[in-house]
Amino acid sequence: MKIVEVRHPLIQHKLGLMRHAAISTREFRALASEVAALLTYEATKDLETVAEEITGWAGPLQVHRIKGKKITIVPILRAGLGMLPGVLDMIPAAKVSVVGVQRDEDTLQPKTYYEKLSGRMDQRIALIVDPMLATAGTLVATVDMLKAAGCTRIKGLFLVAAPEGLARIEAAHPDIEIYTASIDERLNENGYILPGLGDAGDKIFGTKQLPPNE
Ligand SMILES: O=P(O)(O)OC[C@H]1O[C@H](OP(=O)(O)OP(=O)(O)O)[C@H](O)[C@@H]1O
Ligand SMILES: O=c1cc[nH]c(=O)[nH]1
Ligand SMILES: [Mg+2]
Repeated sequence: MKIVEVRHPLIQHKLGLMRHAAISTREFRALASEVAALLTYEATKDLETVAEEITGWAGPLQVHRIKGKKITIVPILRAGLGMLPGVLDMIPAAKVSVVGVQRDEDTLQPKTYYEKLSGRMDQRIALIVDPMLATAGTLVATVDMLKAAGCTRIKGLFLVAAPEGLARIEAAHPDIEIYTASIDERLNENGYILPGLGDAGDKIFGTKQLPPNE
């Protein structure tokens, strides 16, 4: 299975900023999008191009454009929405297939509650975006859904991935590709990634539950 930990200095720097406990919603959201753009750059490195003749300012010349399969971005609700702007900055013409999968906080089992895919999924490259790949229950459910719709070329972009989740997705769907800014150490007893980022959805949307009177 192709697993790429993208250790570019810009990505490492931005991810380091995201790990600060006291980061604001505004900063976290901006950085999630910026890292997503850089991961997109890496994940699309192998797209095929085709030559075409155009008329340039100084006469005819050959340029290259992306060939064949069109891209659909697949943000997993809700935290995946935090990466969507950065991916769209890189691929403004992409279609977007929104998927809702929620991890049960007690059982850690994924529950699918929404699915609105682009047309002709069999002809598209799917770029799944979600900040966290933890147990991989959410990712396995999403890939199952995309394959059921006919999609055969699937890549996943994550800010942070846990070794346990990578092993699980490799066992279930070895044909997909994973791009992540970091492969972290492990999961804790609650299924959170260590050192990780904490609850990425809460940080992107500012929904952290505070104790009374705080
Ligand atoms: O690999 P897993 O163990 O399945 O966990 C990862 C999932 O958990 C988080 O979402 P969550 O379900 O908390 O929803 P949210 O986006 O609304 O925060 C995260 O964004 C992933 O989707
Ligand atoms: O560490 C984790 C695991 C799942 N979801 C998160 O937001 N963070
Ligand atoms: Mg969450």
